[in-house]
Amino acid sequence: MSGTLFIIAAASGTGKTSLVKSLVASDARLGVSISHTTRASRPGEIDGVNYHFVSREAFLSDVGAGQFLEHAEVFGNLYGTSRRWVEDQLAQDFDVILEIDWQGAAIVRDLMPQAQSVFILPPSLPALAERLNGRGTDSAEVIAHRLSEAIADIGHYADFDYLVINDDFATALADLQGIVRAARLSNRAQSQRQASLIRRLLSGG
Ligand SMILES: Nc1ncnc2c1ncn2[C@@H]1O[C@H](COP(=O)(O)OP(=O)(O)OP(=O)(O)O)[C@@H](O)[C@H]1O
Ligand SMILES: Nc1nc2c(ncn2[C@@H]2O[C@H](COP(=O)(O)O)[C@@H](O)[C@H]2O)c(=O)[nH]1
Repeated sequence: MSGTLFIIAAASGTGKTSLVKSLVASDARLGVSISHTTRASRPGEIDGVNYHFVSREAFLSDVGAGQFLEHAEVFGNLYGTSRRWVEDQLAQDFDVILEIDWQGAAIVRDLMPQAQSVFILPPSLPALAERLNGRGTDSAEVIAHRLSEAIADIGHYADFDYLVINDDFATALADLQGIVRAARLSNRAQSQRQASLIRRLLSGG
């Protein structure tokens, strides 16, 4: 048996963390991987909840030990997904979301082609800037850096299975819930779980 793996990516500030939080809160079978990062924590972020905040040395040592399913440098910081956590969750039949950038998405897609990937688009670039500024967590310099990468990030949209526009939050959340539901229905393991029902129906019972 195996759960379904979802990859969710977007330009910084699009709203993916907010959407994923609501998605996971609405679905007991869905968990989000907590990445390791060398980025400094933002006010309100908690180690082990938002991220595992680690030093660059510790991160690189974990890379050497093969602990990451994927890792990448994004906006000057290192980010990585714990291989063991993801494999354990999937093996226990839980569905897993990876909220990662397009580089990590490409690596995971190669390793696990059955993963379902979603790219989230902002309604406009001014709205993206407004969201990053409105979040109030990053310096003007960090925001400018992230916005300067936004068009290049968005340019990777075609590598993903689904596109969701995060204009109205509730609509975007409903779209994601629909994608999760559809992926579950087409999951091979799900079909195997239903094998006894299929056998019964085909035998006329
Ligand atoms: N549909 C929406 N309409 C307006 N504001 C939104 C919407 N979705 C999210 N936001 C707001 O935009 C800001 C950025 O959202 P969030 O932190 O979830 O983005 P992100 O894509 O995870 O960014 P990053 O990659 O930088 O972490 C937050 O203040 C959030 O409340
Ligand atoms: N390749 C990976 N990218 C990751 C991972 N965790 C987060 N991210 C991406 O980094 C940027 C910046 O995130 P922020 O929290 O500093 O705003 C964003 O695109 C995330 O999706 C990871 O494990 N691997």
